[in-house]
Amino acid sequence: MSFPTKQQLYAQFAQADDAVYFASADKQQVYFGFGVQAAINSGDTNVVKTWLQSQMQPVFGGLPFDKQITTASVMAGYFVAPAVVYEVNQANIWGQPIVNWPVIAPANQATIVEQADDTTWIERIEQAIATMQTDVTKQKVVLGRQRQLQLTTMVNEVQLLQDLNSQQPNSYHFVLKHAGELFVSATPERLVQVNAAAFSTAGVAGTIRRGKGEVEDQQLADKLFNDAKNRLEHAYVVNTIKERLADLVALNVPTNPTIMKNPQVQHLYTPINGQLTAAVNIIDLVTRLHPTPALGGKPLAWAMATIKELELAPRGLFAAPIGVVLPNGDGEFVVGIRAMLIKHQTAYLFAGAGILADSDAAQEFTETGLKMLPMMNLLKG
Ligand SMILES: C=C(O[C@@H]1C=C(C(=O)O)C=C[C@H]1O)C(=O)O
Repeated sequence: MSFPTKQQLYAQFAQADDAVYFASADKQQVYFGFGVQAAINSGDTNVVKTWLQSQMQPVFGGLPFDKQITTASVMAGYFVAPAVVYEVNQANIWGQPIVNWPVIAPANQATIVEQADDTTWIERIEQAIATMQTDVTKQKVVLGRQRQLQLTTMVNEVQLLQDLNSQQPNSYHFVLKHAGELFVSATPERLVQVNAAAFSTAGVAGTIRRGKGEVEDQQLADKLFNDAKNRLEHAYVVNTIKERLADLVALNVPTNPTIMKNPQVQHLYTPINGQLTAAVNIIDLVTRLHPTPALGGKPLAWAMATIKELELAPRGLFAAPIGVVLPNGDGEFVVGIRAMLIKHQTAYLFAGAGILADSDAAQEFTETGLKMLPMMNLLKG
């Protein structure tokens, strides 16, 4: 039996009620899953961990950012063991292979008819800045905003998967479809990868826009690299990762960050890897790391309370651990940023920015706008 083409996989994704697509940033790991062999709708880490241990094939999904959402939604935490999984590069198939692949007639691309932004975001960010200016123990909080879009029709998922690959080639891709909801992320940020005893994570924090040409792009990268505020917010992430893993992992941490470039923004980036010194489950590592100060803040309890107080709606899978767990316990989780949730003809886009005492709220607003562009561009076609 021949392995399906990308077009067949995309068409099956569009046709299926339950489907998942996960690709690593380097596209060495690319999975498509269809149907449901088993699934769990839970945001409880222990429940999910036990459930995962009984699965015999790759499992995909996410734990929510926090426990605010309790209604039945993928945003409350959802994992699926698909009825069939196709691992594209290795041509592996788990489960019952599909015999009749759909051929989907080209459909119209949905267009955006209405857009509602969070108009009081800057005011609320200024409250957090004022708190940090008066209390130096409050160091960083990542605050998110949402944008709601009305579309003319349902999204064309074949087009969406194609565009995700052509427009965001260097990001991780995660697309999860269940019960009429579609969660999409083109994230640059790994939370944890486990491959036998080898362990990798990354600090991704500190952002500047891309330049209009090579010269300006390099000037902006240099500016980011030398900017005290961005270096500090980055250091909080790297140092917290080191602290949280100190007893588990022999870590290799570069002294200085490098620059990671995505089509819309560039980030300070510190890849961190090492060897696990104790036998630990990938979910335990997720629990230790999530949320790093790249998505939460410092100190953590204050940041989580501030996020809950100042953001208008719960995050769900936005900024949350999403990924794949393999039957041997290896796997990879990334953080669900550069993301959106689509329900029928409504799309909810999410973006956040690290706020420090010396942040400029208007500049952070602009930054979150840039971070919404990957999803905006998918919807614009
Ligand atoms: C929160 C987001 O991104 C995070 C915040 C960053 C920053 O403030 O510099 C950079 C990368 C991410 O860790 C997002 O994209 O929504």
